[in-house]
Amino acid sequence: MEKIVTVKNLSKSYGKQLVLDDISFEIYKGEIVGFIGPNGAGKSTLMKCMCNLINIDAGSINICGYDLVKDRKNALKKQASLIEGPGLFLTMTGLQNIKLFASLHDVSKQRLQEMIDYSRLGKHINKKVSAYSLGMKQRLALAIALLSEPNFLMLDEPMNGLDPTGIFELREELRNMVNKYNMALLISSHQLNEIEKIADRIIYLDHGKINEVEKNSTTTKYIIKLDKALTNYNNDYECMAIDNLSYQFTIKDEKELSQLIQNLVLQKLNILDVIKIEDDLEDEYSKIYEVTK
Ligand SMILES: Nc1ncnc2c1ncn2[C@@H]1O[C@H](COP(=O)(O)OP(=O)(O)OP(=O)(O)O)[C@@H](O)[C@H]1O
Repeated sequence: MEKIVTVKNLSKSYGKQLVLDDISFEIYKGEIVGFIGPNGAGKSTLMKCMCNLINIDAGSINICGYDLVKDRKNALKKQASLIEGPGLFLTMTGLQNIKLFASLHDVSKQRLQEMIDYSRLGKHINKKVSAYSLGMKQRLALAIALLSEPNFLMLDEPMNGLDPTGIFELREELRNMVNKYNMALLISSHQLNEIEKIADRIIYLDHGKINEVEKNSTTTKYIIKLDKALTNYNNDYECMAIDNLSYQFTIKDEKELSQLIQNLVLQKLNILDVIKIEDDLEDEYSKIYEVTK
């Protein structure tokens, strides 16, 4: 996989407060990386360092082969970010906003039209942004961020304030965007379940250090209720008896679950119930931050 972002031994302090402590990670093309941490963990600070809004104290940040400090102009050309809200001019129309940013980035007419279409604002593009819903503002801001065809996009808590429909639409939007433009996305959020649904990989920021979890490596637990006790079990899956008719299995994927069910049916056992236990991100989060749910 092609590397888009390399952060190496990055440190940042505000006065005596060390916020980022020798952090290193990489992000690859086509990847959505979720970025999670409690309030004050340093998520915004890291994102601000990565778009050069604030200076770093030590280490390096490389975007598409360009060092953000030594080759700032080229590194910034390869990325876009939405940090601390959509950042739109409310008294201007959507069209005036997108045209203004297009002129600042020297964007072609064709790309401008492509992004106006991408915003799916239709006739609302001629209305003042102050009249937009938060979802519409997000779509416009996203279209503006994509004007310069970035390889890497950073979104700081984009789900904030959106209702469940808005969150669902944004999630679909972002997934389609990453696939269509083959880019890399770093997205921070407090909405753990939403991050879990969209991210390929999760980075936790904990006391200035990074803690990574490979989402794909997690297994799922199922409780299967049978009409008779399980006597002949072949040890292919981790299994724990809950009572003499219910068993908890740890399963890698749906294929393995289907094999297990076939196996049980072959043993002439009737399956009365299959209950999936969501081993969700909140459990991981609780373990890492030692918070009580
Ligand atoms: N400009 C600043 N000057 C001094 N301290 C700052 C500054 N910006 C942030 N901090 C401190 O750095 C720490 C990390 O803040 P940051 O905003 O990066 O955290 P965060 O993870 O984004 O938090 P939240 O989830 O609440 O947005 C906090 O203790 C904060 O008070």
